[in-house]
Amino acid sequence: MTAQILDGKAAAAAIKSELRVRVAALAERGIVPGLGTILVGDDPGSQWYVGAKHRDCAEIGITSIRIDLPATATQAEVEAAVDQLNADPACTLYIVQLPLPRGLDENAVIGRIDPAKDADGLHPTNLGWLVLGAPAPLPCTPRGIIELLRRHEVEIAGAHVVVVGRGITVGRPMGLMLTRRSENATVTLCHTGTRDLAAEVARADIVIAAAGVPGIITPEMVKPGAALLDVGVSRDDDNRIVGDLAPGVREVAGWVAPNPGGVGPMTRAMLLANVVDATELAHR
Ligand SMILES: Nc1nc(=O)c2c([nH]1)NC[C@@H]1CN(c3ccc(C(=O)N[C@@H](CCC(=O)O)C(=O)O)cc3)C=[N+]21
Repeated sequence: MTAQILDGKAAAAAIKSELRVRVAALAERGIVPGLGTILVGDDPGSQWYVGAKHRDCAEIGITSIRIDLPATATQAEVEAAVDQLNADPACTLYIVQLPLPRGLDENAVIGRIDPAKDADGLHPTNLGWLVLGAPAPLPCTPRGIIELLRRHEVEIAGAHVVVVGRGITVGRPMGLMLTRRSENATVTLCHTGTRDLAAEVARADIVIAAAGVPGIITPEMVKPGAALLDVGVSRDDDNRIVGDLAPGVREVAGWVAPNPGGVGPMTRAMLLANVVDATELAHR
């Protein structure tokens, strides 16, 4: 038996068609949502992601606004770009592509984003609303993972979910979201200080591998039938994506979200969903 695929490419395409309908309904009322991006530096991966986000916007009929700064940009220059999008009425929501080049204060930049324009749900106010259980834009990757599981009818309520990695974009908010009443999962959050990762993973019905360590989840660790989601985006010497799932896990797992083709496209779809949700909310 080999695992069924949690097909993020197909699910993202379906979500985009649903969003296109909502965007068309807004256009009837003369309202056009706009997504902004701020990219600092010339990392080829980041450039590809940002380019893809602008193509996604064009596909569903929303405006996009792009600010690219050189790797040498100062803190003041990055913050000026943030101020510019905060003030731009055509920009409904926006992201600052992470990570920022070394030497820039990432938290200061994130904290300067108008929380009402935070497409990533990573502003401290919005993370705070998440902890308090109030509606706010949600971090895109965790939202995409939940949506991907839902659309394949993988049971989340009551499941034991092991999240590997405590990064701010995935691991940390993932645990917060999965333990809400609406998800009702039991979550173990593992990290570099975890004493026995294999023993933790062995108990998991769902494993969210977001450590950024190639092949950290091996077939021996996995409970037969478990759902595995690969969020790792390391690169090999030929610049190809290497995920956190080791080869061979598909022979043990019940479900696998591959990488590429799994969580990545869902992240982009949820970014669009955040923009459309916020636009509808603002014009109720
Ligand atoms: N502020 C911020 N928000 C983010 O959401 C954010 C970020 N910074 N920094 C970097 C990570 C990474 N990320 C991905 C998005 C799409 C794919 C994606 O679409 N990947 C495709 C193709 C990948 C390829 O072939 O290169 C796939 O998985 O099929 C992957 C990774 C968003 N991130």
